[in-house]
Amino acid sequence: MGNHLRSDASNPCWAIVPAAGIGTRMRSDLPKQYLRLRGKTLLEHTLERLLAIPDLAGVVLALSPTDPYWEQLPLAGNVRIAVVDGGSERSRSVLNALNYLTLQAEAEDWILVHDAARPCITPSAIASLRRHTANHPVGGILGVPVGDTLKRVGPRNVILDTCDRRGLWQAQTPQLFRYQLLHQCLARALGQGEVVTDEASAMELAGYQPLMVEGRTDNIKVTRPEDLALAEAILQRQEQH
Ligand SMILES: Nc1ccn([C@@H]2O[C@H](COP(=O)(O)OP(=O)(O)OP(=O)(O)O)[C@@H](O)[C@H]2O)c(=O)n1
Ligand SMILES: C[C@](O)(CO)[C@H](O)COP(=O)(O)O
Repeated sequence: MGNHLRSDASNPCWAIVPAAGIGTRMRSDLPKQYLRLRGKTLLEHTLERLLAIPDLAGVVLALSPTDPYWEQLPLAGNVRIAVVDGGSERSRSVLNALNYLTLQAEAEDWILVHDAARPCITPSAIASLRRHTANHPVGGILGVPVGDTLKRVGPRNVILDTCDRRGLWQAQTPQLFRYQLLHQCLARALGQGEVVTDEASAMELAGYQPLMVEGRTDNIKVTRPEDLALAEAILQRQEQH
């Protein structure tokens, strides 16, 4: 597996899918990426949408080294998907995938990192991110402006103050950056012991200013039990259009 991940296209796009989490907040017996909606696992929904990207060079999937579920899925036989070991944190799973691509990706190839837990991503949103970043010197991410009033909460759930939400956005994935720059910035941030919850923050720590591209609020990250019914409704509506 993995030796099919060659690409002859100029600056193609590789997808990295961090899928090595255990889904603590989901409180499920199964890691949430293997929960089924509309007859497929979240992971399958996500992978199918990424595999449909026209100039996709391949997918690098980061799984728990002890993941017993992946091999049971039909997609496990897909030669465009290479599997690497995930790490202790999402960022380390992504770094492992970037390390794997050292011999496959060119410096200027695009890397699109997308959470397995975001199965509702649409081709049009992916295309919008790619269109807006095509000539951007750094790259960018999908996100949405914060829609709720934000509170800072202290001990005993006492509200300390209200945050000025002007200019605040919720970051999503996909996050799209050039291979060499992302690899360097993420490796440096983790090497310096920084807490990195998304790829853009590693770029920011290095002094770069990624682009924020407005996406959709229905590109949800399935995190808690109540997210499942919402994701199912979104997927159903997408099937009908
Ligand atoms: N060590 C980790 C932790 C998370 N992820 C992946 O990163 C994505 C976003 O992370 P999150 O929603 O936090 O998933 P979990 O870490 O599984 O959830 P929790 O924090 O509730 O345990 C998920 O697709 C998850 O599988 C990963 O690849 N490696
Ligand atoms: C990458 C991400 O989806 C952007 O919002 C988010 O940071 C992942 O968060 P988590 O802490 O791994 O759930």
